[in-house]
This record gives sequence, C-alpha cells and structure tokens, in this order.
Amino acid sequence: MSGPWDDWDHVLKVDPDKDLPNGVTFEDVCTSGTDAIEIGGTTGMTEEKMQAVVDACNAYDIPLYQEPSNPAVVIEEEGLDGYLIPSVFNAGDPFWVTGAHKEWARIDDVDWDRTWTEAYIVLNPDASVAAYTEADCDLTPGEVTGYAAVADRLFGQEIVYVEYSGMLGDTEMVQAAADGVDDATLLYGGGIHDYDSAYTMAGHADVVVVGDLLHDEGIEAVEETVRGAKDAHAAE
Ligand SMILES: CC(C)=CCC/C(C)=C/CC/C(C)=C/CC/C(C)=C/COP(=O)(O)OP(=O)(O)O
Ligand SMILES: O=P(O)(O)OC[C@@H](O)CO
Ligand SMILES: [Mg+2]
Repeated sequence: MSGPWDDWDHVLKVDPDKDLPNGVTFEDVCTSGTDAIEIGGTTGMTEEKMQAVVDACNAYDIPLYQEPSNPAVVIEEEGLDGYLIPSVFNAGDPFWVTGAHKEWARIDDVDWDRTWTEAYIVLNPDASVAAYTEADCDLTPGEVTGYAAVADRLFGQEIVYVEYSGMLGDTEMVQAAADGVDDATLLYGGGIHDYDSAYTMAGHADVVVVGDLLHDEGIEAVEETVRGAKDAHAAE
C-alpha cells in the first residue's frame, strides 16, 4: 500500500490551541517548504479552533490533514486532504487504541475514503499525550521494534509514528522502530529544533514532524528543519 506520505520528508504540525509568533502568517506556514500540514494537539482542542486553522491554510496548495485527539473535534471539511487518526499502540487504556474509534464509528458519519490511521508509539512520559493515554513509555528498543512490526505487518498500518512530543528522542529508539517497519512510513516527532536535529532524526525516520518550534521560534527555524530533513534524505 502506498500513500502520499511515502514521498514526504517533513510535516509541520500546527497546534490550533497555540498562536503563531508575532509577524508569522499562515502564508508563511504553508510556504515553508514542508510537505504537509497536520492540525492537532492533545489539550485545548475544539472544533472552532480546528476550523480556524483549516480556513487559514485552505487558500494554499499544501496537503492538509486533521489529526483529531478525540471524536468530538473532528470537522467535516472538503478542504482537508483527509483525517489521520492516532491509535496509541502502547496506551495503558484500550480506549486510545480502538475504543474512541469504536465510539466515533458508532456515532458519526465517518468519511472512510479520506480516513487513515497512525500507529503511535508514545515515548516521552512527560508529554501530555503520554498522560492522557496512560502510555507505557518504559520500553526497550526491542519492544519498540516489536510494536512497529506488529503495527506494520500484523495490523497493516501505513504510518508508524514514534512520538517524543516536547523532547528530542533517543535515536536508538527511532532506529528500533525503523528496524521493525517494512512497508509502513515511519514518522518521528519530538523536540526537533534546528537543522542538525532534523538531519539526525531524518537519518532514522522517513518523515520528521515539527510542532512546538513553529509556535515558539517562528518560521525561519522551521525552514531550517525542512532543509535538514531533505538534505538527510538526499544524502541516502
Ligand atoms: C477516534 C478519534 C477520532 C480520535 C481518537 C484519537 C486518539 C486515539 C488520540 C489519542 C492520542 C492523541 C491525543 C493524539 C493527538 C496527536 C498528538 C500526539 C498531538 C501532540 O500533542 P502534544 O504536543 O503532546 O500536546 P499539547 O501540545 O496539547 O501539549
Ligand atoms: O512539538 P514537538 O516536540 O516538535 O513534537 C512534534 C509532534 O510529534 C507532536 O505530536
Ligand atoms: Mg504540542
């Protein structure tokens, strides 16, 4: 199976609960050189905030995906390329593996043709997503390889996502996930803040995801990470 993410090197994750820094516009965000925009975050999500970011990005020619943290914030929107729905493989509560999804499918009119999953492995215990999902972040590299292999080969996941939101992760863990993945596209996110950290993580993952940097530092810093990810893959 293949999806547009096969060709991505870099994704910018826009948190609708956070402002853009002074002077940064959504035009800057959409023309930063990133391959796609994901709209999402764990805390403070509402449909209105999600919609505002979609509306602001829709004028630009950039793949746009919503990444909802719960069914209540999913917006019906033609301007989206689709919905990337997390399933947290190392969650402590099965609600975050398949339970929320079951409720969503039961209650909502899901647009299945534009909906895909992301098999998350959450590894920063201090991130809000780890607390929210009661994730078991105390994994060995072998266990990370195991989760990645199970996600890809048993559950047919197209995207495996190593998530260190808020901190730069351990490259050994990212490589461990890469070792378990066959067909799936491996996303890495967490703490990427400059050219070198993007270059390093793109050496282990297919796609690097940059989040907080946009809101904390601005667009030039993001553009550096785009260059880092693309240079790493061009050098392979
Ligand atoms: C079934 C549907 C439609 C939704 C459920 C989807 C699931 C399982 C969500 C659980 C995991 C989750 C909260 C994913 C959101 C994406 C994510 C990890 C965003 C990063 O959030 P942080 O950066 O840690 O959060 P803050 O920036 O809000 O602190
Ligand atoms: O905000 P940062 O630490 O860049 O993390 C990006 C992303 O993986 C969050 O889901
Ligand atoms: Mg965040």
